[in-house]
Amino acid sequence: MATTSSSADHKATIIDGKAIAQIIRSEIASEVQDLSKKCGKVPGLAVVIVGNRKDSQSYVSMKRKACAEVGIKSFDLDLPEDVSQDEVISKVHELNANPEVHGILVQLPLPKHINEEKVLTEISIDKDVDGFHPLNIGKLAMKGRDPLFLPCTPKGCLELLSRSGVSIKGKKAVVVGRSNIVGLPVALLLLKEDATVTIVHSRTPDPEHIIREADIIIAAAGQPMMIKGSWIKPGAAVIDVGTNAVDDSSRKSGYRLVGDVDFHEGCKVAGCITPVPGGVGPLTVAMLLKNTLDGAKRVISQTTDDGENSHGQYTNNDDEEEYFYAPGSLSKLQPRKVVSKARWYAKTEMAKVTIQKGSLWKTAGIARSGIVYCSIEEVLFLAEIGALLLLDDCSASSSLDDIYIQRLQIVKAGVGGSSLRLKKQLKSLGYIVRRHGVPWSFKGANSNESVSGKCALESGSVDLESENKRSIIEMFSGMQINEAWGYPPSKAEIEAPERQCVGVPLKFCQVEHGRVSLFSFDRVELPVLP
Ligand SMILES: Nc1nc2c(c(=O)[nH]1)N[C@@H](CN(C=O)c1ccc(C(=O)N[C@@H](CCC(=O)O)C(=O)O)cc1)CN2
Repeated sequence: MATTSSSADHKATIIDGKAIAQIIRSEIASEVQDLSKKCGKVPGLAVVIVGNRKDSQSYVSMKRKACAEVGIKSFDLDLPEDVSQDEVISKVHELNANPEVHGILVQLPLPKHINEEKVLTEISIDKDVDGFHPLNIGKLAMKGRDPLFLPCTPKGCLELLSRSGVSIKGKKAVVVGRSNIVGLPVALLLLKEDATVTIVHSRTPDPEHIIREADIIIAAAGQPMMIKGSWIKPGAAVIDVGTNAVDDSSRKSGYRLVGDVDFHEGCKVAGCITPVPGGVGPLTVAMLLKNTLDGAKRVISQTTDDGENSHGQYTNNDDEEEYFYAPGSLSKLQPRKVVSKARWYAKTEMAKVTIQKGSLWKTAGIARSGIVYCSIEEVLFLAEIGALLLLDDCSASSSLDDIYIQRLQIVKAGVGGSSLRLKKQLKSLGYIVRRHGVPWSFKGANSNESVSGKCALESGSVDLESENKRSIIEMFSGMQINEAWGYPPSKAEIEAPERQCVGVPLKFCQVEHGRVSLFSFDRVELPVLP
């Protein structure tokens, strides 16, 4: 996705926004197709334009074309330049009420006689795919709050950084410009990602000096080629949001587009840099499609989850809990009266519990910002005993086989190289992540008791390296703990300790992500995997 300039002077990696956006668009297209196949629903985006601004018309037509390409249904509303503010607002209300519309965007800028803030505030926050509603921006500005949607261009800037391997945490980021559409939200977003953020604007003295300190520069000032090569710290990541038309008599159109950064000079100094055109612009459109798809998925799952209210809050009913655990038949789903529900959350490779029933949640899962997440192992265990339903995008419950397949995919992905991603995700969930592949063992605790394995990750709340190691062994003193298997264990690997146990119920102890899961079996019946 990134090409390095071949000339000796041009060292920066050029971030190809067009190619990255195309990948994202094809990912979205296949998700839209899946959604339509599984749920018979198609995401819908209303694209509203007021007046005849040439640039706005061109952006709107790009958005409508992109919708068609990925299978999103676009609802086109072209209003005349002299339309009244009330009329625009009443159209927005109609779109808010239309269940086929999952996202509404009003192209900006609006004509002078229309108050932008008043119109944007009327868009339902559930459909605010531009992320400009004051509530969404407010949440973006607050610690520990997550907006329903992020503004498209800022989200695109971060997507470009992450897909180019640029980490943000702890970096010095300078945002040039403080607009509501880009400068301000991108600064907030970088702050959420733990950068140290400075905003440089038209009244900042000596901007050059501040910009030169930055590891990451987001240029969104709307000033053609304002940032010179000498303003850039060698190796910095430069994301140029500017799209400025400058006269160019050599072009048929009479103009060409340039960014806020002098690209030619920037290439000589920066570590990586986006071009204009072909950098951030295509990501703006791709993120709009992504927001629309996410909005549609959210609505579809909310309307099909029974028991879950429209805000995705949880119900808990301890009194009704009934155990239908039938020893000896663990591989079969055990019906229970009280079943919790969860959804797979690909971002963290964990299931997000949407309905908690019973007291099992006092010990199961991990809570982060009031939401309980379960590892695939816990999902599998709870699904096996009939205490949890894992729902897919259409709220259909996944079969045990599906969950096993999901687990295998995760295991494979971990081995195949996405472990770094997993590590990052676990870190974001609050785990303390240790070095990979460092085995730990309890040599000498008891000749019969040795635990070893590839415990690479450690939970913040369970310090497996200290006295807890010993106490786990002591707690299960009657238990024989064997070498950990690779995942998943084969039938033969389970049968060996099973034979050794001669009638004593077998305990399967799994150490993963620094969490110890203990499963007790009378008899092991491995399900036949497809
Ligand atoms: N309601 C909104 N209005 C506006 C937004 C927005 O996100 N929501 N952003 C900008 C304009 N914009 C999208 O609307 C936008 C700008 C640029 C591009 C883009 O792809 N640019 C291309 C060059 C295109 C050309 O040649 O003219 C590029 O940079 O490669 C897409 C969308 C203001 N209004």
